Amino acid sequence: MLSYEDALSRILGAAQPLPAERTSLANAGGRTLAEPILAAFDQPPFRASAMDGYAVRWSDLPGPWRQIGESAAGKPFRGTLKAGETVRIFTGAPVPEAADTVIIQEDMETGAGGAVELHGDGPPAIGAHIRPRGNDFNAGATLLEVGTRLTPPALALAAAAGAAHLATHRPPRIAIIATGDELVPPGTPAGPGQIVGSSGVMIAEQLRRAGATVDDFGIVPDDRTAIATAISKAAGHDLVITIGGASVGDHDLVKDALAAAGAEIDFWRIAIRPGKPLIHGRLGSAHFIGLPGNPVSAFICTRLFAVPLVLRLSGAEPRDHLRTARLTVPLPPNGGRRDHMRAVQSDDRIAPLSMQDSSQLRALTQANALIVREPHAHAAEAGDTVHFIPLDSA
Ligand SMILES: Nc1nc2c(c(=O)[nH]1)N[C@H]1C(S)=C(S)[C@@H](COP(=O)(O)OP(=O)(O)OC[C@H]3O[C@@H](n4cnc5c(N)ncnc54)[C@H](O)[C@@H]3O)O[C@H]1N2
Ligand code: MOO
Repeated sequence: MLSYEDALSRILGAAQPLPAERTSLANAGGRTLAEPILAAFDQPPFRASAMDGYAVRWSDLPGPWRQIGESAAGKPFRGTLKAGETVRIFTGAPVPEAADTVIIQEDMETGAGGAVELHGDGPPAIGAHIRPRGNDFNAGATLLEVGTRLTPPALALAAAAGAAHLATHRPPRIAIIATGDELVPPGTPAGPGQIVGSSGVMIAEQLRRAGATVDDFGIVPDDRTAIATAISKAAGHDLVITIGGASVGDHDLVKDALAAAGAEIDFWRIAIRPGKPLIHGRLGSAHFIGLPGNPVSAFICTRLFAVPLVLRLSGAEPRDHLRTARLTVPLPPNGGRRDHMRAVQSDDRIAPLSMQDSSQLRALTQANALIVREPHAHAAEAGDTVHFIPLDSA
């Protein structure tokens, strides 16, 4: 059976970032940059006050001063300070020429004759409360590199730098097809032998969080022709995902349906637990991933393989950093499959949950980490260091 590493490199090996397109800032969130963002100007574009107070010349301390005007954000004072003069200034306003220090208003009082006088400690140093021009960035600086995922702060930085339309990779469009005679949609009463098809919403949300747009193709019965028809209909997507029907039972028909739909199967079954019956293939230009039916297996295969594929197609470089923590309990030797145990991690401690069956969604919900055990790992003692994958952003 294929190892985790070989399976991942075969899935990613065939994948290229989707073409770039220009998008407004409002639509660019979560996308990945296809061109860098360079600053069109200095930020701030002028020396700006960081506080409400008075702009003065350091050499005039300790005052008093004569107020000659006001500088507010968006309404700068146009003149220059001469000896003994001050300008009332507000946060974000340009600092007038010749002023080199701002004294906060709490430290100033207007005296009887209208003179502004220092009360309190005064400014700590020359330049106090002034943000130099270019304090955040200078014109021409590369602020965001190609391959950067546009988080909320990255969007604000691009906007601040003067970019209104950004070159980003088109997000992958994904079709999800659930298979199984036993499945009913959420909210529908289940008949005898039926259960609610719960995995579709989970997989869709995992993929959306990775940057994809998702079309839910609903539930298809365990019928080769019906599954093949659904797969063919979905083939215009960048990635087609099925859930269930991936194993060896008489009603596990996804591989046959794939062949009937004209797809090429790249691999079937890999040495991981849970998730062994994973299928990977190509359907014309579409990628195909057949997830195992057990919900935890489907979740973990999505996290390990579909999310990195979505990142690659989106133009971002997928990287799964394993982290380390110390076991709270001993673990037996591992078998031949890379194991992914649902666990709770806190600081440098990690505790596997007692429920490790691949149908147990409750345990999956309680877990914030997957302990990764390599094939044939030796038994581990409490206190031993193990690798884990955090699940916070999965
Ligand atoms: N003789 C063998 N039996 C099984 C093997 C094996 O190697 N030999 N592998 C087991 C493993 S491992 C897994 S994982 C499962 C996966 O099988 P399938 O991909 O064929 O999944 P199904 O049989 O269709 O379903 C399994 C289980 O999951 C439920 N299910 C399916 N879809 C959904 C959904 N959308 N939402 C919620 N639950 C779903 C389904 O009702 C079944 O209970 O096979 C083992 N068997
Ligand atoms: O691998 Mo199955 O995915 O053990 O439950």
